[in-house]
Amino acid sequence: MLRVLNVSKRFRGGNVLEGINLTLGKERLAIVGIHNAGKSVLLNIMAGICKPTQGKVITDEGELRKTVAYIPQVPLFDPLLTVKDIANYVDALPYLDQVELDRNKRVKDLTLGERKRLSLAISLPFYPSFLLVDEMDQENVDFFSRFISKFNGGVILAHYNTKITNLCEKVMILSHGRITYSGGKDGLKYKVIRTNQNIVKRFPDLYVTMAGEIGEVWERNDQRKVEDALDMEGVKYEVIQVEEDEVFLRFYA
Ligand SMILES: Nc1ncnc2c1ncn2[C@@H]1O[C@H](COP(=O)(O)OP(=O)(O)OP(=O)(O)O)[C@@H](O)[C@H]1O
Repeated sequence: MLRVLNVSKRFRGGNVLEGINLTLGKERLAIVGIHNAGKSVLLNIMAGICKPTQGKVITDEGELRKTVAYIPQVPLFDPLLTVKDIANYVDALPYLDQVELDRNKRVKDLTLGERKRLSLAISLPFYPSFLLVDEMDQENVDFFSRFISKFNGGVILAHYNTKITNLCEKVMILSHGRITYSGGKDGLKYKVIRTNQNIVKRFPDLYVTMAGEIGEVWERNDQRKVEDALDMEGVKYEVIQVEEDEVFLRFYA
């Protein structure tokens, strides 16, 4: 288990993380948040690279930096070294095929996705129990989805939108350094029920908009309060599925 206990982080500019609690077992967690939400700072703290101002990160598996493989948003290596040179420092040569890298390429000729895979390769000799990937770039989606399906540990994938949630069982949304959503993917699946009735006052606990005569209510897919109520009264309506990203941006970002 990797546990983040009441972690806050303050820089000169102010608080960037506020009272974060999370527990990661052998599961896959998507951390979603727009630009500057605090994803990188949180992953840095979880990897033991940066100290929290308050709270702590603990693991049953030993020292943080040895049990967590952290793939930064932009891994930095000496541009003139080759993949083989870098892998050699930590006896990672046997892992280069696994991360699908050409050992003779120089860092300066690697794409960002390849640099991330090199960063992964040099963590593998330490048999990490947790893998934290900061920003799932498009180039690596297929690679990481194959890799994590075989990885016997906990995984966090961070991204600025909800595209990565289909690779994970759990989702956490960060907004201005606070957790605004934590749970399964189903909690982000919504529909809009559209009708030509004035329904603003009918569903005070739900998100309702009126545009002229057209009323729209947002309701989670696994609930049917609105449809049941309208059915009872014989009110006509249509149901429109909402993209997960729209739900994220409207309610949690
Ligand atoms: N070393 C630092 N000193 C001061 N402020 C920092 C430092 N590192 C990060 N921040 C601030 O913390 C906030 C969160 O940054 P962070 O990089 O964690 O966001 P993010 O969610 O990863 O965003 P992005 O998707 O753009 O990478 C930002 O306002 C950033 O400017």
